[in-house]
Amino acid sequence: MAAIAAASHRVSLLIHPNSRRFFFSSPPFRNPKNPSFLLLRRTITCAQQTLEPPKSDPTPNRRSNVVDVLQERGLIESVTSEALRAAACSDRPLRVYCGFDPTAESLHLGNLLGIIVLSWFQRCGHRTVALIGGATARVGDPSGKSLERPELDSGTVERNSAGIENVIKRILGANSDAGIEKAAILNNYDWWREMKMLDFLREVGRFARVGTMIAKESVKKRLASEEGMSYTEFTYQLLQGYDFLYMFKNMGVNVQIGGSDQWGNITAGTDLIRKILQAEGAYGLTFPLLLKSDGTKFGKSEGGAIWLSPSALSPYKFYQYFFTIPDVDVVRFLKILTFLSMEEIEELEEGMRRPGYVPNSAQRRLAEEVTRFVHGEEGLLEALKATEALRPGAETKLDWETIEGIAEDVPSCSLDYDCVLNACLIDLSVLTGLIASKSAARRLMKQGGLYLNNKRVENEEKTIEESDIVDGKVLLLSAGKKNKMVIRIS
Ligand SMILES: Nc1ncnc2c1ncn2[C@@H]1O[C@H](COP(=O)(O)OP(=O)(O)OP(=O)(O)O)[C@@H](O)[C@H]1O
Ligand SMILES: N[C@@H](Cc1ccc(O)cc1)C(=O)O
Repeated sequence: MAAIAAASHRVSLLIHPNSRRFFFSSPPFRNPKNPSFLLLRRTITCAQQTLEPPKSDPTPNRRSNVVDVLQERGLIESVTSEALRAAACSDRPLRVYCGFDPTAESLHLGNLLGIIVLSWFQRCGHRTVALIGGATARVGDPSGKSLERPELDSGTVERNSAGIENVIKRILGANSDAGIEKAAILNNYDWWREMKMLDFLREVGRFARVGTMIAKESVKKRLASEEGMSYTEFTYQLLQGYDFLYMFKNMGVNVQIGGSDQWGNITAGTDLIRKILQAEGAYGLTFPLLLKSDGTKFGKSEGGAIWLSPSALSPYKFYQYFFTIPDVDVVRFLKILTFLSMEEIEELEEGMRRPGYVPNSAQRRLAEEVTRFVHGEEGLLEALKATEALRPGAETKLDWETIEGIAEDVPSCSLDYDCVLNACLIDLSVLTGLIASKSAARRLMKQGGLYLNNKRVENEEKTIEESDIVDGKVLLLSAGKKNKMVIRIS
């Protein structure tokens, strides 16, 4: 275990300038001769030099009990003990962690819930850790999975870890600037890489009861399946359990949060802490899984993931996803995914029932709030600009940059200048594949649904003139409100 204790810790930069008392205070960090202590000291010093001065109102929700807040918003599925509520309003801030296995280069909408719950803890004055599962991703969490996860090579795990670290830093870093304690980012590979098999069996395995391990939902389901389960995946719960114990002992982390599918792994941790350290005061909290309207989980395995990284999904598409959420889901999403007050959400809900309600107003608010949280003010502006540029009938003058900005998000094609100039619009809309046939294009035009550069066209004889080609480079055709085609002129 000594080898583990001495393992180096990559503690990332997200440390608030107010936190002179940085929270990792238990051994091995108290010993100034310990190399980890020196590393940590250096990291703090570097981080302090670059952070802005503290703001006057440190934590707006500091006095709120985070458990009450989460419960009111529908963000609690289970807690391991009701005593967490009292612990949340004691003088000592809680130290909370949520783990994310780097099984893809970006996190997705389902994972955002963990980030939001961490952010609520921060806003209520607690301290947070986002843990990247560099070690656990090499094993594969069987929770909620009917098949063994494919093995990930080291290169992929490292690339994915860097990707999700960026996402977490960007979101939690940017949203902690109102004087809120910033999150630390750790990677569990830093303590697992030194772990020896014999040490693991002696220090951890001896305290884990096979009966209890088999009774976990994630194991039971898999044992009943034809494929069964590998010994590797069977041990996953102990790895996650030991992470909690390690951080509890060495860093004073006393709460673990996760989606409801993580219950078995989280309780594996509280059990190990009780048995090995004979300590009380470690808590687990799970939030409900965010489900699509067809009842399936928002994830990455199911396809069509709503990614949080702008390189995986543009802020425009991200915004559009929330803008088009059905009315039945919008209030629940406002409570779960935004930090708007409950009063404001109630007002929006009442507004939806009032005559004269402008459709999608609540969705617009939801899309703005979530996009700002995930992509920042700049990302939101980009999304709004693209939304306006793509709105048939919009008055905004189109320019080449705006159309290029959305070209990745809508179908596009390239055509020769000679092929486009003087071409009939009806022919062009069929040639590019926007509309299936000329008769369908004419019908749509009669109904007022065919647009060139957002301007409705009603003349069947309309041909493309030089002045129609935006900045001499592109055309934007729209069939109805939703179907678009960007034509690049080569
Ligand atoms: N739809 C969801 N709603 C709430 N939490 C989720 C959702 N999906 C994942 N999480 C949470 O995010 C964390 C990381 O989970 P995990 O890596 O298994 O997600 P995943 O990407 O959905 O995986 P996969 O799609 O491969 O099942 C866990 O705490 C998990 O409970
Ligand atoms: N098991 C979690 C990730 C995780 C990894 C290590 C932990 O200590 C905690 C959580 C998941 O599936 O994504």
